[in-house]
Amino acid sequence: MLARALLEAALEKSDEVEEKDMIVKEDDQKSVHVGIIGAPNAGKSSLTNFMVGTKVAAVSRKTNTTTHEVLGVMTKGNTQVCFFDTPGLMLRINGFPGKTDAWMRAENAWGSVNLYDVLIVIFDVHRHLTKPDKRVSRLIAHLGAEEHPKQKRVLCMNKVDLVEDKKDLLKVAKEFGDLPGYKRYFMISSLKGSGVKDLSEFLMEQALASPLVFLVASSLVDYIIHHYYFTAVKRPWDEEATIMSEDNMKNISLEVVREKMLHHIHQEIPYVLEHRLFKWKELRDGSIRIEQHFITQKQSQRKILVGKNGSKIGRIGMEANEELRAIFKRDVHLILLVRVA
Ligand SMILES: Nc1nc2c(ncn2[C@@H]2O[C@H](COP(=O)(O)OP(=O)(O)OP(=O)(O)O)[C@@H](O)[C@H]2O)c(=O)[nH]1
Repeated sequence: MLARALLEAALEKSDEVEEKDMIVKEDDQKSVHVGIIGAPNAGKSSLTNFMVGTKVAAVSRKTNTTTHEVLGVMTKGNTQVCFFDTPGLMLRINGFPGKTDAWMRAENAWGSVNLYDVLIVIFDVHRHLTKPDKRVSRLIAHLGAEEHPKQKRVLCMNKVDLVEDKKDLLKVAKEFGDLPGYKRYFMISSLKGSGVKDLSEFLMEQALASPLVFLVASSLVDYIIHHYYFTAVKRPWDEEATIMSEDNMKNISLEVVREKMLHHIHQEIPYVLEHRLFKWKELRDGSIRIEQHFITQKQSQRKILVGKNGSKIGRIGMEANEELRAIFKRDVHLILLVRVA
């Protein structure tokens, strides 16, 4: 379902791809950098994927699937919106024992969180209504509820499609509605897409610098702050972000296969599996040959993953192949092998 929604979104955006390919002079280019932060499973990857219209991060029903920072780019006309995931940051907020790799990653991510022009704080509103989610208030407290001089913060209440009585949403809106640092609130469903258009329009507007800020600046300090903000948002496109590097493509290929695997294999197997890219080759006709290996601990796990006469792994491979072809816009020959360690 989700894969189809993503594909449809990708196809729907094919006109925008043409737009993206148009040459926009550097003077006319605008961009805005958006960080997305939230507890595991809040829907950060789904939201990024929905907006960008293609797969940038693995999405699954299991938590902590985002293991590294992923960048997605949405380009419309002369405006580019770059999305940054903030993996591991919640670890820092919740506290964790020892200075692990995860801790280091979280510290690095924390260092950059204030650099985004917009910070989206996202949470699962359905979960919050079922059982108040302390992680949300802890996250807000950690970020500081007061207004940030250079960053616009927005609160996204995600998964509204799961809330049966929409009146319940008002309760949550009331609970978080008075935070001075959050000028905008969005009720969204990253899965169904409701509310996402408004959010995406808001983000696009942030890239448009308004000369009015100079007129309303009432003091020198105010002027400097606004001027800083003005120049910060009026920056040309991030060229690197628009190029899909081979490393990016390799990551995407692993993530798409992993997502399909998680969709088809529901036991503990995904967690004891090793999954690697074994070979990557661009062929003369422009197509890509990708070989990935799954390494299981036991023969019995291998059997489940392969399925009767290879039916499971075959299905995973076919679905992933189709999606990768749509994302890379070229032929893909995906080979999946399952071995026992
Ligand atoms: N019903 C519903 N499900 C959603 C929505 N957004 C995300 N999900 C589901 O919630 C689960 C987690 O979504 P992700 O996008 O992977 O969440 P995440 O915040 O990136 O998770 P981590 O990578 O673990 O930090 C997936 O099964 C999604 O399909 C939504 O708006 N509605």
